[in-house]
Amino acid sequence: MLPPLNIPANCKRLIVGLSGGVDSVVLLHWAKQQCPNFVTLSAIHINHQLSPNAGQWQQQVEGLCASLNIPLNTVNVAVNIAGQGLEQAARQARYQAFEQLLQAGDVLAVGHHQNDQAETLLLRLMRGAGVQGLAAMPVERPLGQGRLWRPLLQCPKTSILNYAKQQALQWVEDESNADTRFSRNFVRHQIFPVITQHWPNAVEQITVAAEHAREAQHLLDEYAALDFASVGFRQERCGSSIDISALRVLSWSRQKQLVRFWLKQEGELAPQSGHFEELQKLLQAQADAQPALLLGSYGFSRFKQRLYLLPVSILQSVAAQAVSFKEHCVLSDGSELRVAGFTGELQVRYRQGGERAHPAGRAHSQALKKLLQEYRLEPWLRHRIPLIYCNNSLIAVGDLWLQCNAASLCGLPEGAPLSVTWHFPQGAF
Ligand SMILES: Nc1ncnc2c1ncn2[C@@H]1O[C@H](COP(=O)(O)OP(=O)(O)OP(=O)(O)O)[C@@H](O)[C@H]1O
Repeated sequence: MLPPLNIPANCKRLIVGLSGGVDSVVLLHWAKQQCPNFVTLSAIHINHQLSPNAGQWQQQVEGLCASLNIPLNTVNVAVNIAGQGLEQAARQARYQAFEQLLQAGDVLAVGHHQNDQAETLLLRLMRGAGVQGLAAMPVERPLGQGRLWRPLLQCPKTSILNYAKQQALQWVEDESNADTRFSRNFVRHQIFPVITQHWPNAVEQITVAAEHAREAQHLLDEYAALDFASVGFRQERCGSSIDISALRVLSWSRQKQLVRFWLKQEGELAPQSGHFEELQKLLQAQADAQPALLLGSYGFSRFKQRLYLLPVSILQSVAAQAVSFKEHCVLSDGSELRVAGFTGELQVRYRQGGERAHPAGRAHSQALKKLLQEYRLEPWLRHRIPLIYCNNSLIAVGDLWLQCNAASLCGLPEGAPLSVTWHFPQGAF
C-alpha cells in the first residue's frame, strides 16, 4: 500500500520528477490516481546525456506520460564534473534545471523513499555530520520559487515494488545503480543486506532516528532564534553584523549554534567544525586588527566590537579602475552610486594614499585616512569607497560627506541641492 498523497497547501501545479526509475514511475502513476482536479499534474525528465542509454530512457518516459495522458517536459543538461564526482555533478545540474523551472505555487514531487532516507543518514554519519545532517532529507523544503516534496519518504521500497508489480508498470534500470564504487550503491548493496540480516527493521529504525534528529534540530533552531534576537543584529551597507560582547555572554555551544543560524538566514552553509576554532580566536582577540576569516563564499571580520558576516569578494582587495559616469553607475564590486542634483560628467577614483579632504561645514581639510576612521567606515570599505571628482576636484567621498563648496565646484549655484547615495544591492550575499 502507498500512503495517500496529501498535496501541500497552495499547490497549483504538481510536477513529478521522472527519472524513469521505478520510484518515480510509481510516484507518477500514483499521483495520476490521487491528484485533485484543481491541481495540474505534469512531469519533468532531466536528460543528463551521460549514459549511452539516455536517449532510450527518454523515449520510455515519453511513452509512459503519453499513455497516462500527462504532459511531459524534457530538459537536456550539460553536466560539469570539474572538481566533483559524477553523481554530485549530475545532481547539481538536475537541481539547477528544477530551480529554473519552478514558479510560485509549483510543487516538484520526487520519488525518495524510506530506504533512500536510511542510506542518506548512514552516508552522512560517515562524513561526521552533526544534528542537522543526521536529520537527513526533509519531506518538504523550498526550491527556487516553488517547493520540493517527497511524498514517499516514509514508504518502504518493497511497497513501491509491490505497487509497480500490481499495476504492471515498466521502468528503466540505471546501469550505474549497480556500480558499488559509488558510495550510495555500496551502502545499498553491501551494507544494508548485512545490517538487515541482523536487524530486520533497520531501515525503519534508522529513519526514526533521523526524525529524532530533525526534531532536535528544530528545537536548536528555536533556541538559536531567541539568542539571535539578543545580539543586536544589524543589516550593514554590505553584509550584516552582530555585537561581540552580547554574543560572548552565551556559552560556546550556543555561540556556534547562533552562527549556524545566522548563516542559514543568509542562505549560506555552516562552517566545518575546524573553522569554529578559528572563529573563536577571532572573537577572543583583544583588538579589531585581526585578519578576516575567509570560508568559501563568505567571511567573518570584526570592527568596533562587532562581528561582520560579509561576501568573500568584499574582504579580498581588488584594484579598481577609475570610471567616468553621469548621475548613476554600478562599480566593479557591484555597489551602486547615484548622484542627485547634477547631470554633468563625474569621475570615480579610489584611494591611493595621502589624499586630503574637506567635508562641508568644517573649518579645515584633513587627511582622508583620518576622516574615514572618524566616520567609522569599516576597514574593508576604505579602499572601495568611491571618491567622486568633478573637473579634477573632489566633490564627495561616497555618501559619507560632500566636500566644502561641492555645488560650486560642479558649476552649480551655491547651496544647490546635491546628494550622493552609495549602496550594495540586497542579495549581494
Ligand atoms: N533525471 C531525472 N529527471 C527527473 N527527475 C529525476 C531525475 N533523476 C532523479 N529524479 C527524481 O529524484 C528522485 C530521486 O533520485 P535518485 O537519483 O535517488 O533516484 P533514481 O535512481 O535516479 O530514480 P528512481 O528513484 O526514480 O529510481 C527520483 O525518484 C526522481 O523523482
